[in-house]
Amino acid sequence: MSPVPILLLDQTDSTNAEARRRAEAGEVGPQWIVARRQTSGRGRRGRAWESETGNLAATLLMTTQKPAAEAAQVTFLAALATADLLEAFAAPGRVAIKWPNDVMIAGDKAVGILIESGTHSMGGLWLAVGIGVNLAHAPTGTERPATSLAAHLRSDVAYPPSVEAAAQVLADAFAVWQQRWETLGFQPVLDAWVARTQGLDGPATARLDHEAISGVADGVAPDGALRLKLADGSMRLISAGDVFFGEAV
Ligand SMILES: O=C(O)CCCC[C@@H]1SC[C@@H]2NC(=O)N[C@@H]21
Repeated sequence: MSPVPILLLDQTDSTNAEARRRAEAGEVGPQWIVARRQTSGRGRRGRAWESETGNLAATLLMTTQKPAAEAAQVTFLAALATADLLEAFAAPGRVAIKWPNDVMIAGDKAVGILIESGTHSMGGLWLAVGIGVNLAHAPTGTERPATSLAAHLRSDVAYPPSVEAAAQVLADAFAVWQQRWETLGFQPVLDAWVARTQGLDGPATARLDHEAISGVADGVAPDGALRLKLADGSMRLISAGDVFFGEAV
């Protein structure tokens, strides 16, 4: 596979919005869109995503012929690739994934992933795989504690990587996971993701659109949905929403 080009913008509203505009104008990618600054970065569930200068805001625009449910598996590739990026610079043992696609350092959120998609005019789906990494700064005043890579560097690393360097490491890592996914299918990707994910076997609360349900996490289904065992013994499969592990909220 030839390397996916990386477009570095000084500023945009949101790299995901930029990817969407390009897809709707007929671009098929693959293309990484990276911005040094986002003026309207967006997060999941309609939240804003703050990306200070020095942090990475990147979106991979790609198209696929896979059905939507399968295409959504890119979220696992994104989490794994971002964990690889952080592990290349962070003190050992601190990086972990939190279902479904947050990447944490020492238990605090350091990465946000937002996948957007639509029908492409040329057929298939376009996907905007948006990844924000707190390389240099962590936002304050967030609902849950956030951290940055800069606060957890390996002892032999003085500074977090530049936006350019981090984007390249991320793009390379994503390409490796994507290649495995395309050639071997989802199971090896899911296995690797489970091995690096915390909280899949303890108390958890899922906050969905209209309800919050608490139970005990019991691993994931073959499609990556979280299995949540409720007090009455029934099992709920959670495929989207905020999940808080280790506590009832
Ligand atoms: O809420 C989350 O955790 C997801 C945050 C995703 C932020 C990234 S930054 C790059 C891309 N562009 C955006 O506007 N959002 C995503």
